[in-house]
Amino acid sequence: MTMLTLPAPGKLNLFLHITGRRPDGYHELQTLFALLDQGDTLHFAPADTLTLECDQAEVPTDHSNLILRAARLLQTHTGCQQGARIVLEKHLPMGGGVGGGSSDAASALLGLNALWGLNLSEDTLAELGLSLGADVPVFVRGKSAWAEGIGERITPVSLPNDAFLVIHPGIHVSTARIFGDRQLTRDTPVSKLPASLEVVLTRDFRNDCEAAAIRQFPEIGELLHWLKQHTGNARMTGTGACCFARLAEVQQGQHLLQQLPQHWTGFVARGCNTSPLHQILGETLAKFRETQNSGKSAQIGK
Ligand SMILES: C[C@@](CO)(OP(=O)(O)O)[C@H](O)COP(=O)(O)OP(=O)(O)OC[C@H]1O[C@@H](n2ccc(N)nc2=O)[C@H](O)[C@@H]1O
Ligand SMILES: Nc1ncnc2c1ncn2[C@@H]1O[C@H](COP(=O)(O)OP(=O)(O)O)[C@@H](O)[C@H]1O
Repeated sequence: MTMLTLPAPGKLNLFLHITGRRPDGYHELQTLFALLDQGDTLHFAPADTLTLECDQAEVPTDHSNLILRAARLLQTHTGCQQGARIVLEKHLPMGGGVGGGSSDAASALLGLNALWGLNLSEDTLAELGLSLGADVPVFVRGKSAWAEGIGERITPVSLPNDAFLVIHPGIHVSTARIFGDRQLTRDTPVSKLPASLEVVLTRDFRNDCEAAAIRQFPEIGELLHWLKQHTGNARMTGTGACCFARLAEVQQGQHLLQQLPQHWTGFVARGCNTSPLHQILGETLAKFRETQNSGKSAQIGK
């Protein structure tokens, strides 16, 4: 049997402005997505039925998991009746604002599209992905990007490959709860894509969800304070709970990880302009098809 292994990278929102609200209640955003070189890993094998396994008990493996929702969506859209055994290695904190669920869904769409020989275009996969979550299209496209709308209007950008320290304060923040905060700033003026993206980490740009998150979860305020004290900069990603700091060098992050207060966990990652998934996708899928056609057993990808 041939097994396909694909990465599902995390992301940071280097800034996040809320510029309005749509009639359906969704918020209009402007954000800069930096894709990361760290994330989850998904393994796919052909099977008669659709199943998901994960080594971590807190990760749901039923149909609430975005991976199985993505798989079902592909089946419904194409009429495909094939199954798959999917194994998730979960590394990204759930509900952390680093996009793990959305990225898992995107890797499932791209992986199963190949495993089942569906030949759907990237445009179709991005459109299907948007119905699963606002952040799925950027992971399907696989480029760090300036995004508008609810995250579906995407302009790829080139970012310096900065290193970041990302810390999770051990609390779960619901995206819907932050967007439902009565005092949330929802009228930040629309910005133009700046010529130098360096400025998005300065005071003119911010994360509009930060104040609401700190009000509802004071530990996020403590985390931002800790990061600022140790690195001179700090910002929340998405609707939290993770916060990040840009580092002068990776070693600084490794050193700080040793000093984390109890209940906080973290990792050091580098921003990358092309997703680790898309960096290997073309070659991996070609090898996968070749091995499948030869009838040999192998594990393809990383
Ligand atoms: C705001 C971001 C920035 O990356 O936050 P994080 O979730 O990553 O923290 C995302 O776009 C979030 O995308 P995603 O996590 O896919 O959200 P969804 O599942 O689509 O939406 C969850 C709920 O949040 C609210 N919601 C979400 C996105 C948006 N632009 N406006 C909203 O009001 C809606 O109430 C929705 O029902
Ligand atoms: N494969 C998955 N990984 C993580 N969370 C998932 C997954 N599938 C469904 N979820 C649900 O989606 C929610 C948001 O997940 P996640 O993408 O990790 O957060 P965020 O959007 O804040 O980065 C989780 O709280 C969880 O209930």
